[in-house]
Amino acid sequence: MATAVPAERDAVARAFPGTPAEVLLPGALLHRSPDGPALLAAGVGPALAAAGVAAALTAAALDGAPFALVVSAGIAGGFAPLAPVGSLVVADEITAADLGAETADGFAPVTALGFGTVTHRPPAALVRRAADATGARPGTVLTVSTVTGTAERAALLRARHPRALAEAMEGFGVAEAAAAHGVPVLEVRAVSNPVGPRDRAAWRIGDALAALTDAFGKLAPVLTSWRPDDPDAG
Ligand SMILES: O=C(O)c1cccc(C(=O)CC[C@H]2O[C@@H](n3cnc4c(=O)[nH]cnc43)[C@H](O)[C@@H]2O)c1
Repeated sequence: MATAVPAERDAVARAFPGTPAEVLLPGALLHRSPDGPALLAAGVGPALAAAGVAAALTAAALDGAPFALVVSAGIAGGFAPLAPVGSLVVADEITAADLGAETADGFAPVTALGFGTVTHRPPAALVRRAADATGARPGTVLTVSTVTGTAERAALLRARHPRALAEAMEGFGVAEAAAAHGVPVLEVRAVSNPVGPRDRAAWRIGDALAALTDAFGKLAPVLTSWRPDDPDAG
């Protein structure tokens, strides 16, 4: 489970019993709950997220105990009206919104330039189960390197990504690392602020962290019972 900052990691950890133990790996500090997941606060942004998750996945694989699933979790900006502050979203698409090139005809994603990918899709059945268990709304979660701060940018992102519910800064990095290891990914976000004009006073980080704890309490049985080879895992 990867978050950006320790406050998000600890909010997730509160959903699991027991005190997590610290495990220091080359390139990643994991918090391992006794019967819960391994938690990593990898830092803000897709690069740190990818680096930390890749380090944790590599260490687990070399140890002969590979992870079966990687979850990107944390707070996010929500696009009105479908993802209000305090609500939960689960990504059925994890999309890098600003990975590409500006051209005379507008933004071109890296895929249009002949490189890589801009979208990862978590297993549909797992998204469904996560949404059913938590009440999270399923949809696209964008990964951005720059937090949106104007109504114009918010409108442009929504025009480019009509299914976008939220934006955050790590999901695509987590998903790239997971994909490199052939491990499925999930992204769950609690909305702390609206995507739009910058207004730090409107951020509800405490409420979003509490929603994250509540969500992971409900998600725990879904995550522990989920197997990639389930007939319904799709
Ligand atoms: O003061 C600002 O406007 C500002 C600029 C850059 C970063 C921040 C953060 O607080 C870090 C964002 C952190 O939380 C996630 N997050 C939460 N809301 C949003 C959002 O509206 N857009 C993008 N990311 C968001 C993100 O995943 C980071 O980990 C504040």
